[in-house]
Amino acid sequence: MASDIALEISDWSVGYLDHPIVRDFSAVFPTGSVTSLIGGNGAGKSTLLKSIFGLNKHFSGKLTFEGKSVEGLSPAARLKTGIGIVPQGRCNFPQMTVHENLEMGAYLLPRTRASAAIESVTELFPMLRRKWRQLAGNLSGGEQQILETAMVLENSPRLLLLDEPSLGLSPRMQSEVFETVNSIRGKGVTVIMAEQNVFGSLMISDRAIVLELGRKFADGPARDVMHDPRIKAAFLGGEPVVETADI
Ligand SMILES: Nc1ncnc2c1ncn2[C@@H]1O[C@H](COP(=O)(O)OP(=O)(O)OP(=O)(O)O)[C@@H](O)[C@H]1O
Repeated sequence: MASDIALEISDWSVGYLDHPIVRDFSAVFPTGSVTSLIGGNGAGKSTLLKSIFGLNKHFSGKLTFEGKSVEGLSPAARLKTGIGIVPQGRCNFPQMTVHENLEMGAYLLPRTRASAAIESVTELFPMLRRKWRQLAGNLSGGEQQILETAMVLENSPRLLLLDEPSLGLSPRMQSEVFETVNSIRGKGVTVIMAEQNVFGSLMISDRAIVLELGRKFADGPARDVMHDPRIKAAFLGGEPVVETADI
């Protein structure tokens, strides 16, 4: 039976080497919710997302996914358990074709499910089919971001962590990414995303959490945070265009 709570983070302190970056962070994420993580450069957004997937150093605190403690699991085990992350930046296998990358993304799946998973993400992102035999390293930054997202979605994560999914994309492709996130949430997937397009991200989020210097500064319904004068002044100087996608 699906749990009402996808993720619970309690008294979480994480960072690198001997240095916690995010400190004493606690939050509960209901199943199917979309949360925007907002904060200035270096606020700790990526560090927090990576820590949920086990990619950096855990100092203290508890992480519970669908009622089970996961802070001791490896990233691969977290992926198998239903957590997926699309990190910031370009693709991992630039010398392989789009098709080969998609096969890599489905590596942990049984053979029978792998081809269905590849089929399903190419339906979601038709661009991948068009660039099927192209080397991933020759795709544009935005296309590589879409490829990376597709590779994670192949594993049908129930919790999806997105680090700057629209970074480097044209306004039209940004809209496509946000529309995709919206449709993913419609399938009951819980999403937590850090985004530089704060307006676009808040528009499709239920909730926003603002980080400042590694600590939670504000947490509330996206609509309220969007109208908070402090947040507006700091992050919403200009409102990016959100248009209907058609690529
Ligand atoms: N691998 C690392 N080793 C040591 N320190 C790191 C590492 N990665 C990030 N940091 C530090 O952690 C702090 C938070 O960085 P983080 O990338 O989490 O911020 P952010 O909010 O995602 O910023 P941005 O919006 O600029 O990506 C920064 O001071 C950064 O220098």
